[in-house]
Amino acid sequence: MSHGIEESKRAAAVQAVRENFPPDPRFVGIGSGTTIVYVVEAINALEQDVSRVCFVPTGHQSRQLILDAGLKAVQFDSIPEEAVLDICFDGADEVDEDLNCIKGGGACLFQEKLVAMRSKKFICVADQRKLQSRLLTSWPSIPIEVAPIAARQVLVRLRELGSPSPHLREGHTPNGSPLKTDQDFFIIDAPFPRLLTSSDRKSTSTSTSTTPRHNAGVSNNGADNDSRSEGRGKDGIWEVEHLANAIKSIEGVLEVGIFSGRTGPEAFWGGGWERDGAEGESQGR
Ligand SMILES: O=C[C@H](O)[C@H](O)[C@H](O)COP(=O)(O)O
Repeated sequence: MSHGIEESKRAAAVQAVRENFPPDPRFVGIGSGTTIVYVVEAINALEQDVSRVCFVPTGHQSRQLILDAGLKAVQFDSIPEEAVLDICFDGADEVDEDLNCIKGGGACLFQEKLVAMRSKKFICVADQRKLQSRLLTSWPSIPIEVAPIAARQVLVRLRELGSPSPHLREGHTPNGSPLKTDQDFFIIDAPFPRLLTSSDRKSTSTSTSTTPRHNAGVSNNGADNDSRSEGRGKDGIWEVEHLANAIKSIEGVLEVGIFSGRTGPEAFWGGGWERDGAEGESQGR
């Protein structure tokens, strides 16, 4: 990893924390990965007493990070029933122009989504390499957490959805067994063609143009201007949320590494969150 990229991660983290860390939060979610390390560093550098703040980890690495920084870690399942997190910081593998994210490159996604969905605000901290107009532009596949016993049937279903070569992520152990998550589940990485955004969907259903907005990089095979398909997998072309829902509904899937749509208490209890964002971060997703 080059020095420049690490500096970009640190700069994004410092900006995200400086601009978003609440004055007196009760619960703060801490994601996983390499960028989040700089977020915790930036929180510790704040001129603010954080000794009473409860930091909610999203996995083993995240919990160690919180504890090593001398902060107070509180497990997700010990948060009072009525409480929501004030904010959650996390990284991403890729972010699109609608601020949808791919996550799970480091095999953490289930707990990350639990924590994000329970947070009033989700701040995604990402360096410039991660931002693309569409998901699956630079990052090759969607990480999916699956029950080991169902992995083979999930692979079959993913091929039916149009993934050309879904595969179990290897654990890099001498016996070649698959990688295990914090839940003792497997990760399947499923490549798909570049995903449409919700705005592509709107424009295809209101227009007969054959040119997708910002050139989605998908072939003009009829799916783009067929308002009936709307990114529902016809000819392998998917829109972000349709694909996330289709994968999530496969028996044996615990969670999908697509973070899209609503989050926060309104999402949790059935309302809606507006999206907002700034360079280097996305919020309110
Ligand atoms: O599984 C890992 C998490 O979803 C990470 O937040 C994501 O992979 C981004 O990690 P990094 O900050 O290391 O690029």
